[in-house]
Amino acid sequence: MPAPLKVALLGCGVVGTQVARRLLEHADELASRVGTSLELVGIAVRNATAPREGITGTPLADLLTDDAEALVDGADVVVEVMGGIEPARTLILRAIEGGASVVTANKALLAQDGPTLYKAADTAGVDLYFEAAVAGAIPIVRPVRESLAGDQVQRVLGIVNGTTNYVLDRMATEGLELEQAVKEAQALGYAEADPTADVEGYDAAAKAAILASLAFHTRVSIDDVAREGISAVTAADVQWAQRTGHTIKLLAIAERNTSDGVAGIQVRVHPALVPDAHPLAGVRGAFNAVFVEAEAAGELMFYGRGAGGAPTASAILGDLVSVARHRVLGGRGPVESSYAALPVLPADAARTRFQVRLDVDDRPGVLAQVAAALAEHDVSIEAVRQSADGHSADGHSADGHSADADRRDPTDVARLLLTTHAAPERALAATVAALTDLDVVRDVVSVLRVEGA
Ligand SMILES: NC(=O)C1=CN([C@@H]2O[C@H](COP(=O)(O)OP(=O)(O)OC[C@H]3O[C@@H](n4cnc5c(N)ncnc54)[C@H](OP(=O)(O)O)[C@@H]3O)[C@@H](O)[C@H]2O)C=CC1
Ligand SMILES: N[C@@H](CC=O)C(=O)O
Repeated sequence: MPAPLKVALLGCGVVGTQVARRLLEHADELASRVGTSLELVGIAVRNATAPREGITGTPLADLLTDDAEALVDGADVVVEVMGGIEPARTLILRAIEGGASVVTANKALLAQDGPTLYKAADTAGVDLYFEAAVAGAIPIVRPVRESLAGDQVQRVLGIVNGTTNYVLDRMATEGLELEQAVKEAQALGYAEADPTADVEGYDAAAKAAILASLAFHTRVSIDDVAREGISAVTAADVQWAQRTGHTIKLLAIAERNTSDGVAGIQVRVHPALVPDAHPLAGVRGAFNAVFVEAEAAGELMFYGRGAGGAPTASAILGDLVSVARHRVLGGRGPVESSYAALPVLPADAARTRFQVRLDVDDRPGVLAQVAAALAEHDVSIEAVRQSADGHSADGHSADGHSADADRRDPTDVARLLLTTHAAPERALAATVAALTDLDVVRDVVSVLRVEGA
């Protein structure tokens, strides 16, 4: 058997702990799959003396160090699960320049500075693998990067953030407030170190950028992704969605499109109403699902656990076995395209259907004024629902306000629920502004995109 491969682990948090434990517990099986043993030579953390669940009292505790640079030097493979931009970026580049292959789960870094890392790995002739960076345990990077490399991907549509899917699910099924559900997601190890990255859509935007780069063989950074998180989604939005046969999901969408005659791609992340009959509506808890539409393959769907220590460790260990095999047997994994073939187009040209909830004066002619305001921006109405006083048939306020509070002004308010035909994103923004200016409109309560119909 060839000499053991020295594996350096950077980070021992939610994910790193699971990677370390599995390297220890399944050492013999992993060795037989790779063709040599994987020797974990150290685990870099910020505080090497702090007690750690699952580590303290095991042989792994002796491997903890706060000297990440020394650990990287001399390693054959570096597994980076510390997260953040620095020092992860410097340590990965140091590892690559020293001839080590790298496995990382760091979507934030890849989405910000992936090309620098890809180029360094290419120049050094080593592997850079990152299956865990998108959708946790789900094999999606490899299928898009390798299996579909001969096809023309048209669209990628998915739920790629476990935390927000868990939060929206808990809001819909248990009536939890957003903040409470986020705390649960943190306790379960789904959320990023700063959960704002999840809630505000940055994590999903990073994954969308990585997927779009791979699917369309171009360069997409997180700054190219139009992003809106779920912090503005209210319990009332969730209830209204349910009443109209929808589920609210945070979606990542990357698609080929044309804007002003220029062919390119659009990449966006936003909450959307998904019809209950659509498979994405049934994706519960911290699960993720990604639809890929390709010219020859047609529709493909990938589904599984998108977050959490053990599922993410599965993807990392799969990558580790692959890069280790290359070191034993020779060969290398795929190298990313070094050119930008397709430009990223402005996302405000994307066409989407919208559902708009409005509080309006409850008198004749109002709907005509609203329709005229929409028509001025070439937006047409597909469907209208109306309820008087902003209350549902059961007498409760649509927004969960007490009926008594709303009765202070009971006589002349109606709630309109409009669904538009597909319209350019930029037209909708202008339309909402026009609606807000109408005297008969009391409030534009919410605007949500409708996807997957
Ligand atoms: N959690 C999940 O479900 C998933 C996470 N990921 C990604 O995996 C990575 C790790 O996530 P997760 O395990 O949740 O993060 P945690 O915050 O739980 O763990 C981070 C670990 O890295 C160590 N660390 C952080 N900064 C430094 C530093 N400057 N020097 C040395 N050690 C450092 C921490 O040390 P210490 O313990 O001493 O603080 C800790 O052990 C991130 O990139 C994340 O985006 C990807 C998919 C899913
Ligand atoms: N915070 C992320 C973790 C996995 O990438 C998520 O919730 O999906």
